[in-house]
Amino acid sequence: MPTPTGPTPTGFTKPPVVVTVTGAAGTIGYAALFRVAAGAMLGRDQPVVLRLLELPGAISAAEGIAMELDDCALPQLAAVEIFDDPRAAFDGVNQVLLIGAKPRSKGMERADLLSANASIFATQGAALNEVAAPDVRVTVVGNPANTNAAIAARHAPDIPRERFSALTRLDHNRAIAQLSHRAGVPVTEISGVTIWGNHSATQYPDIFHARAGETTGAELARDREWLVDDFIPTVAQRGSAIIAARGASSAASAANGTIDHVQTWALGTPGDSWTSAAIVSPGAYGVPEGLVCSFPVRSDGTDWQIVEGLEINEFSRARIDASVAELEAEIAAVDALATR
Ligand SMILES: NC(=O)C1=CN([C@@H]2O[C@H](COP(=O)(O)OP(=O)(O)OC[C@H]3O[C@@H](n4cnc5c(N)ncnc54)[C@H](O)[C@@H]3O)[C@@H](O)[C@H]2O)C=CC1
Ligand SMILES: O=C([O-])CC(=O)C(=O)O
Repeated sequence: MPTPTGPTPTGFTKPPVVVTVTGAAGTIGYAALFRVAAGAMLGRDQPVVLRLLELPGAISAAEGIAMELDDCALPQLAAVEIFDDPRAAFDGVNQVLLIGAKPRSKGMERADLLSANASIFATQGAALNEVAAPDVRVTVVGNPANTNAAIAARHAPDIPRERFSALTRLDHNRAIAQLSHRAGVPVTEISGVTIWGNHSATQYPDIFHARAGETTGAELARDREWLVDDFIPTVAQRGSAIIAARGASSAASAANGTIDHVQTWALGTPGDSWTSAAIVSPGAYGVPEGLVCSFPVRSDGTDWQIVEGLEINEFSRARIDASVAELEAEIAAVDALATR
């Protein structure tokens, strides 16, 4: 049963967007909800109804968060509702953040979470298929994010698969930050970075089309020792470094990446810049059709479009292929789980 915190106020200039956040009482959920409610994701003039989906044991924590949201007196927060049933939480939903899942701990790879988390995304995909709004958009954050998005999309055959995407914006932001340090220019002067492949240690942060102020990424990439031994592993293994340092997986930066991802999807990419998101491959850049793979993308405010025509050199091709091979292995593992 939903637990509204109070009647929905009237008088908004736009109809509210219904946003459901799963794992709302978890660390990423807690870091994301207040910013979503304050308009960082969909705009400061866009009213939102927030639906918090949690496991029964975390409903009390979700109720505490709802009280805190209330206490912010945010002008565009139309209502907060709490659920432990996905079908009810997704009824008529426009934007879904699928965050709720088990995080990895020290020594695990994200793929180790596959069997623990696959059933969550199967159940939630099926529930979305039944009750979500016709314009629903689904962002998968829970790991392994690419394959969980593929699972959710497979269980929602009536929702166009382009409506499912998985988060690699955190990796994209990490790559921008590292490049900014290397080139000594502000992050606002970095463009043309791409994360290819899986949100895992095999991901390939590609700078061959990037710019860092007056310097091109191709020039920076001439220092192969830095590229291979420093930049790529620092970005690709940042999640592990944070777990080692913090004793828990990235939360505030993951929430920030999630908000950036949905903001770009829903409001569009500014200018001719691009970002990275994991979307269902239409067969672009040699990535087999149907895999949820990270690509260079833009959004027109409705759908993602893959940036076409980038030249892929031999160095990049080998790394993209390696990450794609891992995605294929994850899907094969899901198929094996389903037949057990
Ligand atoms: N794609 C990305 O860039 C990133 C993904 N992650 C992943 O995000 C996920 C969540 O991370 P945290 O918030 O740190 O974990 P957490 O353990 O703090 O919170 C997870 C929450 O999900 C809830 N939950 C579990 N199963 C659920 C279900 N079936 N329905 C609704 N809620 C459910 C739990 O009760 C818990 O409150 C993890 O899988 C983590 O690995 C984390 C960082 C970055
Ligand atoms: O590394 C993890 O398990 C959490 C995560 O996905 C990230 O920080 O990129």
